[in-house]
Amino acid sequence: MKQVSQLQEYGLFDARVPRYTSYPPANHFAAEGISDLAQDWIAAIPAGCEISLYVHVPFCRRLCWFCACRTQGTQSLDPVRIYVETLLSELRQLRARMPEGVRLSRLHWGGGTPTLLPPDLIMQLAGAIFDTFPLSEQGEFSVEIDPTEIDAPRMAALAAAGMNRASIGVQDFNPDIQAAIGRPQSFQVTAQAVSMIRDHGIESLNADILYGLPHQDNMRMAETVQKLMALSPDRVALYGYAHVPWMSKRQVMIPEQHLPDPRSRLTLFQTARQLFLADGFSEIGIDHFARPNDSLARARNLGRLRRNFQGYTDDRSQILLGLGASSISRFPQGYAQNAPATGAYTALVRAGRLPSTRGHVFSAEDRWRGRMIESLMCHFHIETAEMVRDYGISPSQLTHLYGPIRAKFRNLVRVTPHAFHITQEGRPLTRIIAQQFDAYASGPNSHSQAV
Ligand SMILES: C=Cc1c2[nH]c(c1C)Cc1[nH]c(c(CCC(=O)O)c1C)Cc1[nH]c(c(C)c1CCC(=O)O)Cc1[nH]c(c(C)c1C=C)C2
Ligand SMILES: C[C@H]1O[C@@H](n2cnc3c(N)ncnc32)[C@H](O)[C@@H]1O
Ligand code: MET
Ligand code: SF4
Repeated sequence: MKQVSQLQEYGLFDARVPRYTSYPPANHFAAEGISDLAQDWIAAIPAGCEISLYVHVPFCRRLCWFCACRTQGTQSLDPVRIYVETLLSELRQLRARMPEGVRLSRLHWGGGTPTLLPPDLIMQLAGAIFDTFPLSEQGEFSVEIDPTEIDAPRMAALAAAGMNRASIGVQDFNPDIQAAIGRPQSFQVTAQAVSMIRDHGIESLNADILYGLPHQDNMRMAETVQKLMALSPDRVALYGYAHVPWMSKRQVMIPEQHLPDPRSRLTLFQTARQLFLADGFSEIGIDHFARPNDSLARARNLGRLRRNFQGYTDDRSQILLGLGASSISRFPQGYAQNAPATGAYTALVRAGRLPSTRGHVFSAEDRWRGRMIESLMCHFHIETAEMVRDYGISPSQLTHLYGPIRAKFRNLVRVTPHAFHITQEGRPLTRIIAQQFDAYASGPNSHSQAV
């Protein structure tokens, strides 16, 4: 209880803070000249290098009420076919602007629901991507799979196309909670999807679950975690439900009076966390768990964990290209985000233009602040030697920067000559402590709750 009141004192239960999947966060992107800049950045990609590619599929047959992802409902495949044509066209235009010999270290299909694509579109899209950018030898091709939106032919097509990692959306197994969030999905349907994935020899399976949903209590949380562990995922993402109805209109369907309060959210997270740790999972960053031999756990142990728009990754590419509506690309020079609305995105691609409409050019300060925030989100510390070596920051500048933060957060952080640490007790405050390093954070904002 002492810990809870201390966390309250630091604003854990009322803070709204970014999730820091980028720095600056995407709401600070601006439109100024981004299309020309992105063009230069694409042309400057070194020949023969390895990059990552994210492909966004912004369609779902059902729209779950809790969901804050950029997606639209459709009952017909017509818009999906048109969209895939547009993706292929964007891909050709990218290729024409890029140097030779670029390969993919990672290909990720997300959404929305990529498994909405019928087998012929899966093969066509994957074929075109790999013809353009071959997957490197150790390359990973991962797909977000909705267990209610997959069948044997689509799974076979994904496997034949080269998918070697899968991620399933579970959210929660309790039928009352599923009813309250507009996402019915029986345990049997999820289990069937998992066996299909395993039958195809997919070596790595991730599952997403949420804490902070309406009607959730510790008992139900524990049941969901136990059911999930029975399916033996290699990784689990345990996200805090972000209730942002001003951003995601369908969330007005969520019964707010049944949402757990912030203190309950903390115990829900801790309940799930204890069970994962007891089962032998390693804790990865603020909201992931992985089997100790999983590559994410190994990357964490080697200090090589990174944070990008998909959350945590062990990918070491310097360049992440985002294909499709609303996708964000990261270049060594800055970020570029495609037009968020499918219509606007399609119109730009058809006009032969790069569809980026917003972005951000890194300043020298953005780079070191961004690295500090990433390091805190991944490893809960900032290494002095790295900041001196890679960013030319002097130890006395660091002392100056850390001083007020240490004074404010006392025992929740620790400063030594070698590093700035967030202590174990301070971990629930990681996003809030990271925000101390964010030069763009000021005034009221529209981010989700910190816990
Ligand atoms: C794949 C699903 C999700 C992605 N982001 C979210 C989900 C569920 C949730 C989310 N992302 C943002 C917020 C708002 C506030 C916050 O918690 O910080 C929420 C609830 C931030 C965000 N993500 C994107 C934008 C443009 C913003 C707003 C600016 C910001 O706060 O950083 C873009 C974006 N996020 C996701 C995708 C797929 C995507 C665009 C391609 C993932
Ligand atoms: C891609 C993953 O994003 C998560 N997701 C979708 N909507 C939200 C939200 N409002 N808050 C937190 N996580 C969310 C789901 O767990 C999904 O599986
Ligand atoms: N749409 C899929 C699902 O809900 C993938 C996760 S949500 C983007 O299961
Ligand atoms: S959770 Fe997945 S299936 Fe549900 S609306 Fe969001 S993207 Fe679509």
